[in-house]
Amino acid sequence: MGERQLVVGAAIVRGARVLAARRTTPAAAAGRYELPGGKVEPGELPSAALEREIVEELDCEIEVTTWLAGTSPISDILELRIAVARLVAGEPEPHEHDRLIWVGADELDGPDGPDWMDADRPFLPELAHVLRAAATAQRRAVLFDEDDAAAVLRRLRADGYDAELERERLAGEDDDEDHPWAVLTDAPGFIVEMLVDEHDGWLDEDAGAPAPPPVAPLDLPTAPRRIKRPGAGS
Ligand SMILES: Nc1nc2c([nH]c(=O)n2[C@H]2C[C@H](O)[C@@H](COP(=O)(O)OP(=O)(O)OP(=O)(O)O)O2)c(=O)[nH]1
Repeated sequence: MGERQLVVGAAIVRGARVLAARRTTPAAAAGRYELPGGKVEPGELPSAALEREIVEELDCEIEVTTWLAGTSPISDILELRIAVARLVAGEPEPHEHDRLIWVGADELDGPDGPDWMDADRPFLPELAHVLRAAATAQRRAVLFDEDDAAAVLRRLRADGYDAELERERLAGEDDDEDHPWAVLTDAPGFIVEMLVDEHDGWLDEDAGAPAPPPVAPLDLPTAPRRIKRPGAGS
């Protein structure tokens, strides 16, 4: 049997979420989610094929960051590789899919998660890892005013950073008016600080703090330790 033709899919990561796209064809795949992309044409580089497919399917531009490990068989004649990518221009709009959703690490592979195409499933553990790493690298700018939040969001995106808006509940506050807005971003701290100064907000220093490293198993003695006391008999 000859080599399988390569299909490439893009794990487009923004904030700490990945874009999943719902297929409409063929009938057997309709309603199932994939990472948007398509077949690599003869003589084409996989990353160039992926960037081309994303313009065709989602009308936006991406840049490949890295490739996930391995390939996954789709059929006797097709195999799948997945690249992690970031948006560099435009907002994804579905032209061939009927639904786009942004999925976080915790929903990626759960019972409530997307009904992925079979060939995509082997990539999910590594993808969840990528999303968790993205979450810890994020900073949170907190703003009281929606317009300020929108302005910060626009500035960060215009400067090429990932930025996502979320509504933040202040601990201990119940009044809806007091719920500030948060912008999650991968921009460096000094940029975020400059923007929150300009827009009357603050940088949430605790956000994105890396999880503590796993505690190494203690080397516990398996038998009671004999304590040597001076003068105790030998
Ligand atoms: N793009 C993409 N295709 C996938 C994924 N998982 C998966 O099984 N497939 C399958 C579905 C299709 O059988 C095949 C890709 O076909 P396609 O129809 O998306 O590719 P294409 O746009 O280049 O197709 P064509 O109509 O031009 O031939 O790979 C995935 O995550 N992304």
